[in-house]
Amino acid sequence: MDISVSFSKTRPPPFSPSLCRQLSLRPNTPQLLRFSRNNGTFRRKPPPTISRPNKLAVTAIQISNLSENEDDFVLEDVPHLTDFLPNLPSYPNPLQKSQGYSIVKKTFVSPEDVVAENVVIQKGSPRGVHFRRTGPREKVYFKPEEVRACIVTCGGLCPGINTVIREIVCGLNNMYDVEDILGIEGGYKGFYSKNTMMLTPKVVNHIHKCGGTFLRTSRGGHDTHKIVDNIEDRGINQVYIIGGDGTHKGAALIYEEVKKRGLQVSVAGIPKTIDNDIAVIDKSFGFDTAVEEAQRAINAAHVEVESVENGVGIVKLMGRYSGFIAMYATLASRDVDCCLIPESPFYLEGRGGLFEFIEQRLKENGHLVIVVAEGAGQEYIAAEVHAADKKDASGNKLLLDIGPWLSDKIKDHFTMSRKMAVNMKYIGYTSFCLLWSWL
Ligand SMILES: Nc1ncnc2c1ncn2[C@@H]1O[C@H](COP(=O)(O)OP(=O)(O)O)[C@@H](O)[C@H]1O
Ligand SMILES: O=P(O)(O)OC[C@H]1O[C@](O)(COP(=O)(O)O)[C@@H](O)[C@@H]1O
Repeated sequence: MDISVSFSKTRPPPFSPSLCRQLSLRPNTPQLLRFSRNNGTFRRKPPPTISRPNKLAVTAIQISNLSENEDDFVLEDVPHLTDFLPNLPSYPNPLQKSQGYSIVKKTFVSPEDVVAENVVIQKGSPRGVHFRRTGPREKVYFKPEEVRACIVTCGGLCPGINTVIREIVCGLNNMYDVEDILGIEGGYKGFYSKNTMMLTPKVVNHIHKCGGTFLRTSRGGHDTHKIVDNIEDRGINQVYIIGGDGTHKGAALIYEEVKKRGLQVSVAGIPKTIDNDIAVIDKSFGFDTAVEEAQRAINAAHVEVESVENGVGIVKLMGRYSGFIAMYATLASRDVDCCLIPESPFYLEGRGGLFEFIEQRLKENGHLVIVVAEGAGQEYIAAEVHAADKKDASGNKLLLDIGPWLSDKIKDHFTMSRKMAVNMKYIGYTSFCLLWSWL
């Protein structure tokens, strides 16, 4: 997805000086920057494409399979129960008679609906990758009274998880007449190490007002066989899994095992990332809250540095591999002079470097605010710190802390090399936004 960004006339572009140079942007002039969102964590590397003779492939195929037809239409599809249970009976969607759901033409998503990855294409160029559209179908493959659903939340937190849990429970119950819904506690390992809890609309009525996850979460502990044994033993036939890319790798393994055992069990993944770095979907839940909460940190830094001589404020925001929170917070704020993100390398010394930019802004304006996404500049710290390659319980690399490192570097450079006193103000990681519950 492309995001067009316009800068005001009065402020320099809030991106790193080196990024400006790469893009031939001149500070202090209105600019238009095209930023390509191309490293979504849920995007899979395309395997070799499979030719398909039909115009629009509608048969569900394996996850990560690609189908391509003669006019370069590529469908990257998700698997369906009928792939391995072809004779499954289907039933009219209960929504058809639901009072809370008005039945109008095109209420249901056609099985042939797809969403294009690229909005802009040229005449004669390949039509590119497409994904199956989600939404209610006219037919379903479960009778409501036979459904035993479960919900599990795994991996990192994100604002809005409780709202999603509540909507699944209320949607299943009020719209699909499902009454048997279990909560799995504490992530994947909860399947085999904890008791379940019954989830009803009443139980989840107020949870959207709280942050975190009502079902609790964990990292590590994904044991496919134990999880699927447990699903079988409990008679669960719909599994709703809320989590990030690690969680979805685990969900894909659960699906494979379910398929191997020939179970009539649907596995649905609900993508959770505070970073909004998933291609195709409009926005990931939690992102807006993170950007909004970041304003408080940026405002605080701005107030501090404006009140002193040569004030330099650094605000570190979330973003391991993507700078969307930092970039959107920067653009929303208008108080940020420079934004450092993992996608755009920067350097400190010399022409076009960060130090030169800071000095220029201090001369012009007497203070500046830098926003840095936590994944930016990792290569510099790693080169200096020689830290052990530490990982969390799920195997994710733990980041080195860019905030204090950058703060020290700036202070040392100006006080020692430039003999200039600077007033540093550092505001760290804004994980407090995770405590909030709105979307
Ligand atoms: N490659 C994988 N295969 C199976 N399970 C995985 C894999 N990667 C992560 N998981 C499991 O998914 C859960 C969440 O993963 P994690 O990376 O911590 O968070 P996130 O889903 O937010 O990326 C953990 O229980 C972890 O064991
Ligand atoms: O401190 P933790 O729990 O590892 O999480 C922090 C990091 O997780 C991320 O939010 C990504 O996780 P999600 O995509 O699962 O939300 C990073 O951008 C963030 O900085």
